Amino acid sequence: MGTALLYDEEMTKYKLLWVDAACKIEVPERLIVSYEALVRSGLSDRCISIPAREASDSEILLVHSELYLEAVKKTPYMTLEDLKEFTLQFGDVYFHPNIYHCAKLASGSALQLVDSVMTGKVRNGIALVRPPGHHSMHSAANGFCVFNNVAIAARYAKQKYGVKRVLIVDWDIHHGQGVQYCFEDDPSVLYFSWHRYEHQNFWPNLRESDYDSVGKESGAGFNINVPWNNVGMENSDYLSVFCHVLLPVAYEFCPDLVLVCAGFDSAIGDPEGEMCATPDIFAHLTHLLMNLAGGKLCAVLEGGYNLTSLAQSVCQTVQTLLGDPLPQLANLRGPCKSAVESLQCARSAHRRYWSFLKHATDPPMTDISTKHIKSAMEEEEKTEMAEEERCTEGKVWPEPPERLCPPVCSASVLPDDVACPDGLKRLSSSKDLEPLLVSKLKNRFRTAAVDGDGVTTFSRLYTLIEKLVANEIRNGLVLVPDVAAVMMCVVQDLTSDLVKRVLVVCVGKEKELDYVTTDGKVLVVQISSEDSEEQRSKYYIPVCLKKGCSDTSGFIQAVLGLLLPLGYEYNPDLVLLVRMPGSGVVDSMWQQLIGLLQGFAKGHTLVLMQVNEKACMGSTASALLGHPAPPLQDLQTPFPEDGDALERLRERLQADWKMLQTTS
Ligand SMILES: CC(O)(O)NCCCCN
Ligand SMILES: [Zn+2]
Repeated sequence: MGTALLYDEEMTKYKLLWVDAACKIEVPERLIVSYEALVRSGLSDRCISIPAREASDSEILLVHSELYLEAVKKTPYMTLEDLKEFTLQFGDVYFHPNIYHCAKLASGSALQLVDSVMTGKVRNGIALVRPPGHHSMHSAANGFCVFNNVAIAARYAKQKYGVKRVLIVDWDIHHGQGVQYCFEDDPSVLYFSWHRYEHQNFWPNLRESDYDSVGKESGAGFNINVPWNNVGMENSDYLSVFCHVLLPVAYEFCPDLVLVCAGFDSAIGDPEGEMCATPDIFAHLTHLLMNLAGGKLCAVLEGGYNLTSLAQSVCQTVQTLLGDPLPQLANLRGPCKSAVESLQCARSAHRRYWSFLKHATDPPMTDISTKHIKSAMEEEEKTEMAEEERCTEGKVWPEPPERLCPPVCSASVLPDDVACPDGLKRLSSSKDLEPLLVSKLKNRFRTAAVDGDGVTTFSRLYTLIEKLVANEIRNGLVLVPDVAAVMMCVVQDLTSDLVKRVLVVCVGKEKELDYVTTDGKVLVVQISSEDSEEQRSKYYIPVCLKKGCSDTSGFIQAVLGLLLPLGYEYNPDLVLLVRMPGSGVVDSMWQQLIGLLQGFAKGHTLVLMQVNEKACMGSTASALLGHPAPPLQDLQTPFPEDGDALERLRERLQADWKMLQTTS
């Protein structure tokens, strides 16, 4: 299934008709440069173009009052003076004779997108719209917004398709208070927003934008605010909040549909955000949401005022929606102090509502409101961030790297008597191994592993790895008689001269891995049921689950809160995912893991499985081919021992691995 793209140039046909410093950045060119970038890059041709339509009155009334709608209906007939007068009653927004028409098209586009996804016409999609929506309220326009496009889409999805749970992720740099007000008492809509806040000193300067607004009545716990109290936030800060706040809750919430308030003013260069995250971060934010709700994801444009970073960010988002390989993110050095403070406050405010946050620790202060921390914090941060470092318009950043699709998506190396799963390309050709390598293999394994057949297997495996590294193949599936033996061989002999860093994710444990690196060429994360006697090195991290890998709750908690942050910080060039026999990992969890690991090493994942587990080759192949993983149904509360152990492991490792930091 494909990716929908909604765009109609009619929505470029309104603009600010008078002088207003707050509104002058919201220009038609925002939409034009975004769409043109998609055309120029060839991405628009790869999408399924869906026509925009006007939202009907009844659809608009799902969120707004009749009074407000009737008033807005009159604006097309107003004189310039009337429009100015009408605008005065609202904040930081302007009206134009054609904005009502465009606002209906913007909301209608979001609804068209929901229809396309919910009917299975497409897997996911994006609507390039203006005016944006997330600030508009029941009876008020605000912050360049007239109708709340995403809030209307959420209500519409519930009403028309019986969607039970909607996750709204708002990565725009402003707080979508309109969305918060709409759903704050509604447990069927989980609203997550991060936003520039600066202890309430940034627009819209609302007390209720702080992290302690968790929702009301039955909606308590279903509103998550992460305030940024400093500018200059980077990729590390955004990914930390996804891994340690949003994703654990999103997986526990288990939405049927994901809507994204896709504002790109959170990108570097934007005059509103003054942040430093690069456009390719949106490739990863999109990717991290794509395994939820069976991949049903609708992104709707909100803000974004630097035309260069906006266009690049839109392209990064669309490319990920299309399933292209992700760019590697380099130098993730962990969240800054202020970000850790914010994520810790958000986690602790929600600890009582989400079992996946149960082990969150309180921030140092008794009163967790960030305002009281401000003095000490700001002194600290001011030194950390001298004025000139602040990210402003003058900031420059590299063009996002090309994300080339390898000619072959998934290849397999299988015993001759095992059928190749659909969609995978069987690798039979292989160049003979260097004699030196063969002798090394023989020396290493006197077992059957390197008899005639073994050498063929290894040479095919070597060829596969070469092709992964050369980006001729994206990922691979290998079935062998002895997984542990082959894993050692891959790590020690077959990759050493081909890649700089290998992330080995070992699911289950047949025996202790007798391979420990200290030079950092290999990072091993082993998730199993047995505790390993001790922590051997920074590069061998055993995660023990009380009930083993069959405990999906504990497993996903370890993946989101430990494996993902580690992987981002380590930034491997190859991921070796090893499924030890008898691991007991649940199929949907296995597919989720494969999906999430695609975020690393440009998707170069090599899955190693035992021949006797060939029954799960189908689901493995499906995940490797990029099909969305099935949702993890009714996750139980993770075992307290596991939650505690994970927290302790993070505390112990965070000195070495900054991305694990969740406590200040
Ligand atoms: C859509 C939006 O969140 O980018 N609007 C920002 C309005 C800022 C007014 N000072
Ligand atoms: Zn914004």
